[in-house]
Amino acid sequence: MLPGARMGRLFPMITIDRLTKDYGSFRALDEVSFVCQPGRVTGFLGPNGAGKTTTMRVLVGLTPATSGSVTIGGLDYHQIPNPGRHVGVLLDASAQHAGRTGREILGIAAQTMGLPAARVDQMLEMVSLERSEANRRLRNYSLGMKQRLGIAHALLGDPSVLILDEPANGLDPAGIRWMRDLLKGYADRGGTVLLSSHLLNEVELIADELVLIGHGRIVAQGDKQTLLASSKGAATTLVTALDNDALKGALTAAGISVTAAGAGLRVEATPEQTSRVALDARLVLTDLRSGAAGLEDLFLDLTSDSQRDVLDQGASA
Ligand SMILES: Nc1ncnc2c1ncn2[C@@H]1O[C@H](COP(=O)(O)OP(=O)(O)OP(=O)(O)O)[C@@H](O)[C@H]1O
Repeated sequence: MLPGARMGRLFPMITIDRLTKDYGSFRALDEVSFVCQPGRVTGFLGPNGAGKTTTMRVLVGLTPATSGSVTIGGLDYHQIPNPGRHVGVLLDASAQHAGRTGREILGIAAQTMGLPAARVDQMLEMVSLERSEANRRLRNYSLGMKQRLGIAHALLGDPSVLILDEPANGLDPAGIRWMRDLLKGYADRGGTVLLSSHLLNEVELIADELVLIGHGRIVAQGDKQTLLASSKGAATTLVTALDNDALKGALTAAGISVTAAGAGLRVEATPEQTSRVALDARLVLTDLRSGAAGLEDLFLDLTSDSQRDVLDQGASA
């Protein structure tokens, strides 16, 4: 069943339009615009202090915007009736009452949302919190357990939109894989997911869409495949041949730049172009792969100016 289908009212789309947030004279967000579509996981990436949490806090009405608009299904968060039934939020997994047990925290939320108590057990099972763990007080939870509880809390009301700030934080590798499968399944059923993370490789695996923010400004956004394909290094190839010198000669003769790289060569051409030159020269390749920059390179590339700004500010402070 579609996430949120029982409520069936809110169209699960997040729209952020020229969002600006000033803290005094400091501009934390500068005309930030992007949308999150149903059926897609949107990864929100940026270095520390870039503005991810601030954007999410404005989105769920915890921080007022200075200007611009932020809507979910065309509504301000505060206009959404019984919002937990439409929008699942995990901003700070430690923000719950430390003296309550996990089960109590979910139980109170279920009551507030008008949900049957059985939903609590369902959610605890879904996030693999065992009975003894659910009956422990939050102050005795590990960070990973808090994140699992936070995800259970976000999903409790069967919402059609999920807004998660660093949900993988504190999860072990198995936990990260579990979360990835969970969110992918949720989006595949038509849900909308906005998640922020510093774990670039994780986001590369899970997200369909990417929004990169640096120093309060969006520096790139779009479909993950398109962004990666257009990133620096997309048309380079790492290749190794039985006879690297001969391959280097053939590539150079074809007007393609080549440099030594490890046991092989880095070639300024696509893998297809490279292998065609090798084929024409009747050379045997032992390794051929795209030298396309991963998301990490793209991220560092796109945010280097904003990171330098931050460092410069720190140095002159
Ligand atoms: N209440 C506040 N008062 C003043 N400045 C703030 C406040 N909240 C956030 N900021 C500043 O706004 C900027 C954006 O912070 P934000 O927490 O949104 O970044 P972030 O991308 O979530 O970073 P991180 O990944 O480190 O949490 C930072 O420079 C931060 O210091």
